[in-house]
Amino acid sequence: MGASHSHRNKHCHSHQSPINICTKKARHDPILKPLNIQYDSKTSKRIVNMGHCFNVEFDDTADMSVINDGPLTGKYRLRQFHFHWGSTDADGSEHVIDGKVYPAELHIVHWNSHRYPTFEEAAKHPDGLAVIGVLLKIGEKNPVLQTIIDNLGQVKTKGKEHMLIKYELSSMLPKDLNYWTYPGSLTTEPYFECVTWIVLQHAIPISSAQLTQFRGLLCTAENEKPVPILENHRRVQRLHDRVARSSCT
Ligand SMILES: CCOC(=O)CCc1ccc(S(N)(=O)=O)cc1
Ligand SMILES: [Zn+2]
Repeated sequence: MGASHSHRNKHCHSHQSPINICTKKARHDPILKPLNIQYDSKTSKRIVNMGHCFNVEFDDTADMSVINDGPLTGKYRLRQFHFHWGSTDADGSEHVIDGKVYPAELHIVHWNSHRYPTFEEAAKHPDGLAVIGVLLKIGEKNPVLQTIIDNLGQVKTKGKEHMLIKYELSSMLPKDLNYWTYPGSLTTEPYFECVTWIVLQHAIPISSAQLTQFRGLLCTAENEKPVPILENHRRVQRLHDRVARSSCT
């Protein structure tokens, strides 16, 4: 095979997400800084049924809600958060930790406003997005999550949206912000390899009854035969030449 063709043999989709994180192999990298999260509740705008999940969207027209430090260079602007879940509590997370699957996972999506003019442009570059992944475990009812769940009735069918005023996203996060980080991709279409993944090492609780309400959302539009979004998590992908690093020993 001539050199000109060899590049075609290289994987051009080898940095896909999610992955199984082997915590023993995820070495502590002392260059990694603590994650700095500055969310302004005034930037929360609305909740939208996307069909395969629901997004809580934020005003990202300025650097009002941002993250920086951690594994990142410069500021990344908060755009939206969403969840992935399974058809039962036995499955649902996208990232897997030492082979352990969690019942759901929160993704908080940010884009590199330090280097790119828009989210769409940032999504074309390996340092374009930063997504914080938070694993959910079955536990006591989560009051911060309940505020979101109380609004799901208003966005039952695909395309519906409802206002969400002054949502305190920071109160949903664990106190312990230690994380694993690795270079990866969007876990749904268009699967662009543009994400610096920051997976928190501490899971947050959700009750089984709360999680059941996620499955009540419909992927169909108002005038169609109702089909629930029973699950929306991608299977784990091969690590290839990547290394996951830990923010702590
Ligand atoms: C440029 C258009 O790109 C998009 O709309 C991507 C939206 C999108 C954002 C985040 C994710 S996730 N599950 O990897 O956090 C998947 C897809
Ligand atoms: Zn996601």
